[in-house]
Amino acid sequence: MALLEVSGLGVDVAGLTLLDGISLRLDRGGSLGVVGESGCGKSLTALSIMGLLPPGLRPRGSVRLDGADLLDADDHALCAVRGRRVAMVFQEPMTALNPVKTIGAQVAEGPRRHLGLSRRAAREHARAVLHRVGLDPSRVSPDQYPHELSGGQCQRVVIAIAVACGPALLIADEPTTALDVSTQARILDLILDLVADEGMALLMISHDMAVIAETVTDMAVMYAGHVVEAGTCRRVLGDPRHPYTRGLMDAMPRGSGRPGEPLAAIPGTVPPPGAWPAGCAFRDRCPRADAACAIRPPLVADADGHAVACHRPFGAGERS
Ligand SMILES: Nc1ncnc2c1ncn2[C@@H]1O[C@H](COP(=O)(O)OP(=O)(O)OP(=O)(O)O)[C@@H](O)[C@H]1O
Repeated sequence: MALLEVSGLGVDVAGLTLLDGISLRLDRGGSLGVVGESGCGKSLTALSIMGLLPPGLRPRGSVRLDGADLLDADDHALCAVRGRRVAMVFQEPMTALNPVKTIGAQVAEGPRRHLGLSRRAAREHARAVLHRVGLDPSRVSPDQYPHELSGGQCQRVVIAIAVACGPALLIADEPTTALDVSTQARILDLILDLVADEGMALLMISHDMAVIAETVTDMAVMYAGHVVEAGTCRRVLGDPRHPYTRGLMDAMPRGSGRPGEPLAAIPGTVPPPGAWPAGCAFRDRCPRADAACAIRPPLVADADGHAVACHRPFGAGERS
């Protein structure tokens, strides 16, 4: 049985569809990336899995963790899973942390609640976890407040809170977007280290293909609330079939580019929910679109599990 099995996940609000037909699978100790431009629905996918959708947003389909459907679960059952079996690292460390509680107290909360530790044992555990995420107690005290720490240190605290109870699944939603470039690589290394050491599964969400390529083995490309291509990173990045995936890859900065040379940006922007064109939602921006694209293409997988939703996909090895 998969650790996480998302099937036909959709999210609606006031008659508007924000996500539709999202299916993802992640095995114990495995890693999966979700990539796409801003507004494609990556965060809503993560929030649906965590049971943390904002009020008014209604999920449908199923999200199974260890076989149990989280979309059916009541608040009590969800609270028992969140933090204990699945935990999330958010984009903005400063807003994810409570400004009026010490960092030690914030890391100790989960172990008190989920592991039944005494106040003192939870404090000791928090100290050890903070050390583990690179906050040496001789330099950063558990008694400090978030505003006394740098952005990178705050993100380490957020990671400490997430891993404090040894979850089976760690969801990282753009964990480095708010950080400066030199800190970004160190935070990604820390996440990969923890995931390997603790045997956690990793769901990495990013708009950045390079982050996905460096951190996970499998990936799903999202566009306008749908998965448009999925498979192993080796297949998807080595032989991208969907014109959107190609566009994202062509837009990646390359070391070999000449200074001043413009990147090949995808023309236009992701249409907001309610303004998706009928048929393939990417067709207004797609260089290969034709009349067939007025009908929504299904996501079809080959024998290797490389799945593409496109009527005019690139052939194997075909150049853009
Ligand atoms: N509470 C809400 N009510 C209505 N629409 C929403 C709500 N939350 C998100 N959306 C819309 O759903 C779409 C997907 O949002 P989501 O935050 O999942 O995108 P994303 O791919 O994670 O982008 P980003 O990287 O910018 O966070 C967006 O168009 C967004 O405006």
